[in-house]
Amino acid sequence: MDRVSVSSSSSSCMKSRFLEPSDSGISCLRKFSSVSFSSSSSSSSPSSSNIRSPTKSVSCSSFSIGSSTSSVSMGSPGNLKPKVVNGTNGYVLEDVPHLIDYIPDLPTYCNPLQDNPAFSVVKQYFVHVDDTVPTKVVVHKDSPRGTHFRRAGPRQKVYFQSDEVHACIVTCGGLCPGLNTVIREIVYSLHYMYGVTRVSGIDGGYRGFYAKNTIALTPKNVNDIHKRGGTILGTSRGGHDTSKIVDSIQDRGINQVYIIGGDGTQKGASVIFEEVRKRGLKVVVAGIPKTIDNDIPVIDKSFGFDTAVEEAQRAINAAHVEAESVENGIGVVKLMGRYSGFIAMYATLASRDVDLCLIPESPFHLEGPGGLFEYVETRLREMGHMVIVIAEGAGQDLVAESIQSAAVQDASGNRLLQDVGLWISQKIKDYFSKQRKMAINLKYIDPTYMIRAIPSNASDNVYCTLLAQSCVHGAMAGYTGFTSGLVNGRQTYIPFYRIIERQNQVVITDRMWARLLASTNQPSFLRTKDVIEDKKERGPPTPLLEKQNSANDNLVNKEQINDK
Ligand SMILES: Nc1ncnc2c1ncn2[C@@H]1O[C@H](COP(=O)(O)OP(=O)(O)OP(=O)(O)O)[C@@H](O)[C@H]1O
Ligand SMILES: O=P(O)(O)OC[C@H]1O[C@](O)(CO)[C@@H](O)[C@@H]1O
Ligand SMILES: [Mg+2]
Repeated sequence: MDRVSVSSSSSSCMKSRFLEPSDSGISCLRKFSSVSFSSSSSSSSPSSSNIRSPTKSVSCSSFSIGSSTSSVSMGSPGNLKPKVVNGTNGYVLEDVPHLIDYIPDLPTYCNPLQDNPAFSVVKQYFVHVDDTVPTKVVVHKDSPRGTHFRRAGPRQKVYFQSDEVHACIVTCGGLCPGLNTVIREIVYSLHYMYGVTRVSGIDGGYRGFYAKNTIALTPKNVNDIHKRGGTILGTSRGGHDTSKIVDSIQDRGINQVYIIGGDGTQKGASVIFEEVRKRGLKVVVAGIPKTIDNDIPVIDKSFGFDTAVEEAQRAINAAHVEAESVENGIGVVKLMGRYSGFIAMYATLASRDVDLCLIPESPFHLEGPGGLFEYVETRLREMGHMVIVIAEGAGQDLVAESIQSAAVQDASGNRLLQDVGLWISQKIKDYFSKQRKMAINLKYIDPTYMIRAIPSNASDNVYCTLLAQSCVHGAMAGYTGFTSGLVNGRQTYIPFYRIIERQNQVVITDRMWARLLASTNQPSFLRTKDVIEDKKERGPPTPLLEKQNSANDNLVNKEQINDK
């Protein structure tokens, strides 16, 4: 082990059958050839009221890692760098921060779950400290092992006593099915697993921290909120004022902050974490990724996405019924997807009634050979009807060319879009009436808000529950600056910087989009020139492993997500 000092003392925490081989937090580190670890030589000694010393004697002894001149990657405030652990055969752990990275010698306590009848019977319920989850699952025999994230779940030792915790929950950004389920499950997990009774809801997104009163959340008052769409806490865009938010956290004595929201929200969470850390507060900042657009990278998918895709089927079905009931019927359905077309792509693949799916990532053209008009006409002649699904962010450049209007942003700085559904409907009508003198019957359905304002379906409910529980386990274990997320089917803790570094988008030269094209039989609209340029950018297709070997893990992750 490389310059990491560890002090530990024996723990009487666990009954022997729950003891894990190396749950002292030590042995795992010894295995790694180089360890970038957090320094605790912080100059900001924790002086705030959020930092408490143990108030009662505990049966398990505390252990601490750090206090060293390690090859530090995350250390004193202002020196925030990724915490990366390199192992053998190209193994990389992109670890998440921990409170002890900047507050040394924090006491630990036995996890109360060990006495919980539901869990004490489960063998190996506690997660082994060495457990990590690979981002690469398609490998060759000589592939490097690649990037891993810390496996989520309960730890033997926690860094908070039950009566010490004051948690808060905030929801930000647009609505998404499952928000209430996540809120409910955070409250339930804190209460029933960890005996935490003080949970406050922040009213109306980030600005609620400093502009509104909080709402006390109890198992009783959140009991059936999962049956409702929306968020009982309210949400908003804009209004992120880091220092006011952290002042409010400090003033209220909050020490666990659960932040549910999309890419913008996670960026906000990341700066809150940095500020908390700079101030040396014993405050965990944990994110749960929420986005109907599925535009958050690294994770398998975001909660509520399945529900939205399912709900979109109803609109597509209606469009299909309308279209096939008349001569030359065309049904146009606009779905959400500002920058990423995942909802449109999956709704199309699920439905099988869609003949043309248009997404922001795939440019298209209307006129001429290989254009949209030509395809629509062919389809009408062959089938007598057709269904078009269009993501709201698709073709915005074309709309902007024909409708001169200034680019407008919402309060969070997101581009406000023109109604591409209306625009394309009008374009198709004009083409057939003016240029082709052909009668068509077009119906435009806009269910955009309907697919996100509903309660989550069964599978999203399960997913929301696991995300919330994982997040609570991580916070109680002292991890911070992380987002809970599913990676290759496993719950993980992902450092904020990986979640916010880019947006997840459909890669139109990867398998999933090709599958869609094969299913709809629509033109790809890709001109040879675009393919050549894309190939130049991405390099030759064969050396998949070389790409994976390369330092450019972003590209690899992006490909794996799109290439399942
Ligand atoms: N770069 C940033 N730094 C700090 N706060 C941010 C940043 N970007 C966005 N936020 C804040 O995060 C909140 C939500 O952002 P946004 O409206 O973009 O939604 P989102 O979380 O991306 O969700 P979605 O796009 O799925 O609706 C807003 O209150 C906004 O002020
Ligand atoms: O109208 P609002 O609430 O700002 O949200 C619209 C946007 O939010 C999203 O649903 C993302 O949450 C986008 O698909 C959409 O463009
Ligand atoms: Mg967003």
